[in-house]
Amino acid sequence: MEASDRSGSSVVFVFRGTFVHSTPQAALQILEDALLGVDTKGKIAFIGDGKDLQRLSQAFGFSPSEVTQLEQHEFFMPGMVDTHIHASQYSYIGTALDMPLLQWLNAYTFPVESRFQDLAFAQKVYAKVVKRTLRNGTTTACYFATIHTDASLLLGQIANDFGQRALVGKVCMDTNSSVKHYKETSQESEDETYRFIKELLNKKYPLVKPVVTPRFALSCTEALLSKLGAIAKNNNLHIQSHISENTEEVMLVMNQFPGSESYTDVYHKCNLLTDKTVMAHGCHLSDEELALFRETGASLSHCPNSNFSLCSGVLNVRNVLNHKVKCGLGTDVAGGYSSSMLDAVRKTVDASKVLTIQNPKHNTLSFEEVFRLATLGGSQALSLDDQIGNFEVGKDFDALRVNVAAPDGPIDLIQSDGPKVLLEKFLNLGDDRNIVEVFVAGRKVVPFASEKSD
Ligand SMILES: Nc1nc2[nH]cnc2c(=O)[nH]1
Ligand SMILES: [Zn+2]
Repeated sequence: MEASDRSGSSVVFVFRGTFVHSTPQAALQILEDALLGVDTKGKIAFIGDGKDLQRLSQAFGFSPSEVTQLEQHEFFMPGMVDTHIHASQYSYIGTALDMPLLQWLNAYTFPVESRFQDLAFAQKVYAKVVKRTLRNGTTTACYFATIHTDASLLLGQIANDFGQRALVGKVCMDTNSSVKHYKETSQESEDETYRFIKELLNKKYPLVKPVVTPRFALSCTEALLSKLGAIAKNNNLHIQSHISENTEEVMLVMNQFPGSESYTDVYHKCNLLTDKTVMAHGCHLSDEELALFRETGASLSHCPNSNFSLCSGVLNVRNVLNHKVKCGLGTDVAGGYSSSMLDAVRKTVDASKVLTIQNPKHNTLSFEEVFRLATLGGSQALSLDDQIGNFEVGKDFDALRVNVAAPDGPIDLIQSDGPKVLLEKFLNLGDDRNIVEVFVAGRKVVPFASEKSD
């Protein structure tokens, strides 16, 4: 355990108990009877051994009586990172899963998203999705909004108000033949992207940042994709989109962009693959395309609920990891019917087991590896791993206080299980009743401070 002396920054609270997290070297590291202190900036000031209480209390200027002791079946884990979620689609979550992707977009998604020019509707949906995901333990969310700039700004404001860390994208699309009124001209898309970025950055929200968001290659002309690549580059911004989700989409992309060697090449040519890019799905990427992801530093968001629900495909995450491509997990609401990252964890294991059923030589992902994907992996996928993802000194304290034996919770028959078993039970059986507190940048955001308007 490390305990670097950062005297000067005073410690505002200290917890003692079990901490579980991942490192690049270890999918699961368990720190029992650990002491973790958080400073005035919400950063982890120290993490050390409970036995060193006296020394740490002197070095960091806190009184041992102020330490909060976790209960027997409690532990802290890093907050979960949802690397791909459509906030606007929360309005119809849990429905409309009877079609493949492109038909689903035309029949359900575009008509609903077009309603977000109505700010009252946007306010209602966005407050619900931010609150629900926070309660479910999503401390960081990478959101798609819609093409509407003001509603997208509103999503940023709501995330800031509730204290969620978020990347927010105003969706760009200058091509849409099915729902004619739900698209922009290329000029509008460029101008409104500039306005969105400028106005969101001007708010100076500490945890909410803009992300350049071409919907996907089929919704954008090459000229728009190139413009967006340039905007991201000139302003050092994150980029998000979709790639290679289902085979019909891949075929149409190759028809629409005949000058490109692959779907990945379409984005690469437009400077959209950077080390701040996250692409959702990638179920049908070739090894050559994965090599291009690795070269550019772009990452993948694995969204297994959506991939099953829309019958899109099964991403081979093991192959992605073998190619050393950064990978996180996403709910992809509402293609995915659950807003919970715990569901994304379970479906990731299921998807890996499907591959093992098809090929017994497939090296199934372990629950520890999937735990890492949901936390540290997500932070890496969003290039935020210098700030969040695990309990390293100097990172922000984004954390879930989990009580596996929460009264009226979903988990029975817990006896003297060790922390590894408690984590496994929580990941497989737990829900928001087990997440008793959520911290983002050292601030307790769940339970909610007050019932804000929703
Ligand atoms: N799952 C999913 N895939 C997409 N590809 C383009 N748009 C979307 C979307 O909204 N959801
Ligand atoms: Zn999506």
